[in-house]
Amino acid sequence: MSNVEEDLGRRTYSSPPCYLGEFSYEPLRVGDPDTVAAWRKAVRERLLAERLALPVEERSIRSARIVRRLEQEIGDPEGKTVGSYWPVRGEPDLRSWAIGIVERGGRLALPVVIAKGSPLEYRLWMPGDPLERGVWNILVPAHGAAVLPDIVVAPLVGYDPHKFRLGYGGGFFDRTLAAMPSKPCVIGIGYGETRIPTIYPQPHDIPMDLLITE
Ligand SMILES: Nc1nc2c(c(=O)[nH]1)N(C=O)[C@@H](CNc1ccc(C(=O)N[C@@H](CCC(=O)O)C(=O)O)cc1)CN2
Ligand SMILES: Nc1ncnc2c1ncn2[C@@H]1O[C@H](COP(=O)(O)OP(=O)(O)OP(=O)(O)O)[C@@H](O)[C@H]1O
Repeated sequence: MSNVEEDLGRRTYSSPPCYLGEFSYEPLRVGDPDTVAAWRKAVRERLLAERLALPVEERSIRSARIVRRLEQEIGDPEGKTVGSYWPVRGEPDLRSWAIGIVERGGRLALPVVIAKGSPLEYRLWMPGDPLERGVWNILVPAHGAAVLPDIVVAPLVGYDPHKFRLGYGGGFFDRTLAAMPSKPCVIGIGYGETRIPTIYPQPHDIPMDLLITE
């Protein structure tokens, strides 16, 4: 609890010397986008360092658990277009599951950064199709057709109890969802301990429909 929160808490039990305690101070604290951006940058760095400190075997055990939960949630992928991701920086590795979607009659798409400040493009991809290195050396389909996924599986750096997602700070997922003509089902994927009390949601932040951790 911060000093401000403690102060306000105490004032509800004794006669307040002024009515400050009756103001909602939360919007004041989070209203400044620069303050929120600086706070997010620091939290991202901490969460990413903790994630990379997890042993590789531990990450793969957790990825397998996440895959089991995804199977339960998504079920039969036939006829569905699923946007997944090529893992980087210790993200849960869902590649075998994603390839299974194609084998079971669904379509798999991967995100491509077209330009900073622009929405992502989801391109169809099947095993064997050429991949090339995009932003941050992430592998992306070299040629696949651009599609609108029915389900977007989005890796996260952190999340809060209201299903808001903290990513790498490019604003790509929020921009992509905002630009889509119809909103897909968005499933956030991450490790349990990256939960934080709030990301201090801003007007552009779009909550996820479902959150899956190990
Ligand atoms: N595996 C995977 N692929 C993915 C994503 C992802 O989260 N995971 N993305 C999900 O969006 C997109 C890539 N996201 C990116 C987000 C930020 C930056 C970036 O350059 N960040 C700046 C900091 C930005 C800032 O703080 O202003 C940097 O690191 O210097 C690059 C790619 C598409 N592909
Ligand atoms: N729909 C949008 N339109 C314009 N700017 C946006 C939009 N969504 C996000 N942004 C901007 O992008 C920047 C980064 O946003 P944010 O901190 O939410 O990124 P993130 O969700 O962590 O990143 P990513 O989705 O790339 O992993 C912010 O400056 C924000 O204003």
